[in-house]
Amino acid sequence: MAAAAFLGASRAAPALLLPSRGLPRRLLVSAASSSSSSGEGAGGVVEFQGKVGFLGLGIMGAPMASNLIKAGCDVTVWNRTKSKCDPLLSLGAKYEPSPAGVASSCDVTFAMLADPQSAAEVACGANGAAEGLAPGKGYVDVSTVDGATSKLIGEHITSTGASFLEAPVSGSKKPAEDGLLIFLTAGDESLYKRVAPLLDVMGKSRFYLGDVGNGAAMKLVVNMVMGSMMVSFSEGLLLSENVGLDPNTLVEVISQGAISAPMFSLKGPSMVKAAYPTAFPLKHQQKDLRLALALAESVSQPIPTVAAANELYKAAKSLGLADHDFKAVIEALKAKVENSQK
Ligand SMILES: NC(=O)C1=CN([C@@H]2O[C@H](COP(=O)(O)OP(=O)(O)OC[C@H]3O[C@@H](n4cnc5c(N)ncnc54)[C@H](OP(=O)(O)O)[C@@H]3O)[C@@H](O)[C@H]2O)C=CC1
Ligand SMILES: O=CC(=O)O
Repeated sequence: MAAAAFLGASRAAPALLLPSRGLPRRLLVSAASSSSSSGEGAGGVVEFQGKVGFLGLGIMGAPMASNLIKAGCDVTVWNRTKSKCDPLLSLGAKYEPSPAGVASSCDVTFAMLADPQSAAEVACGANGAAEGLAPGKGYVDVSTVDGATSKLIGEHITSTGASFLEAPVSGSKKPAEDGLLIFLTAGDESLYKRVAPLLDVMGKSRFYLGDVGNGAAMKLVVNMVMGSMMVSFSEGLLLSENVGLDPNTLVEVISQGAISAPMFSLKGPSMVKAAYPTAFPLKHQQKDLRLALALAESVSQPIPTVAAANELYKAAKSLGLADHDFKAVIEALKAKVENSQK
């Protein structure tokens, strides 16, 4: 495109313009909510003008980039392991052999990398995105990293004259596939407004949280709650079984009460069967707990439940479960139970 497809319609009928959640969407998005922190969208139609780059095509990056292509965007991709670009190229994406190449050929570049180290390397390292950036361009880092790393990346990016937005996401593989992510953004507000149509293709809501670091902090707080919930749930499943109850019944009981959560209903049945196909890799959940512990330390707040949960994820990693879904943390608990019974 230079511009993504615009399914024109008048401002008089905004309801018709809202994206259909869970269905492939063309790029037609409301702009009026772009400076709001509510995450709700409504208002007039805007069109994204420009080429979009995407760096990092793992579990999350691939479906996010794919949704942009399906929405009509002109997308250029790069991934460290080149073969992961192939499905995107089949959908119509272009390829550049380095992050710098992507950034220089695109107006806005998204990055979805594993951790702080890879996010910094891809943005600021040799042949990194910063080498291809210039005034007028934008860089949006959607990886989950700590605030200090995000600030470092942001400073490097803005020193080129380009603008920077951090925008980690809440939501896993399926929400990424369905375009139902929640964006937790912070940084350059005009870049936020500019990329809002793209965020609305990939997500169901977006929050603008102010200065760089706030999006990262919000994401880490959310994920530390999630990681601890998963450990508590694992303990419950195992205890129910050990006292002679059917853990499937526990999943059903929980689903009907005040502590019902989609995560328990979605992941419980496979945990009972000890099946852990990966949506959110356990190594990334442990990384998030590690970063959340450092965040809490920075304001001298104890988070003892998270600290205990982190130890269990570390134990799971040492059992070889790093690349399994994070629900495999229950295996570390089983190992502890076995050891205590010896
Ligand atoms: N999966 C999930 O449910 C969610 C994940 N997240 C967060 O999103 C980010 C990505 O997650 P996800 O897609 O699951 O992770 P994956 O492990 O599937 O993908 C990681 C990506 O980072 C790349 N990468 C890793 N190390 C380097 C490096 N040194 N240099 C260049 N590229 C590198 C990988 O490249 P290669 O293919 O070559 O290995 C791959 O593209 C993480 O920060 C995670 O915490 C956020 C919300 C949900
Ligand atoms: O970061 C993981 C998620 O499910 O959100």
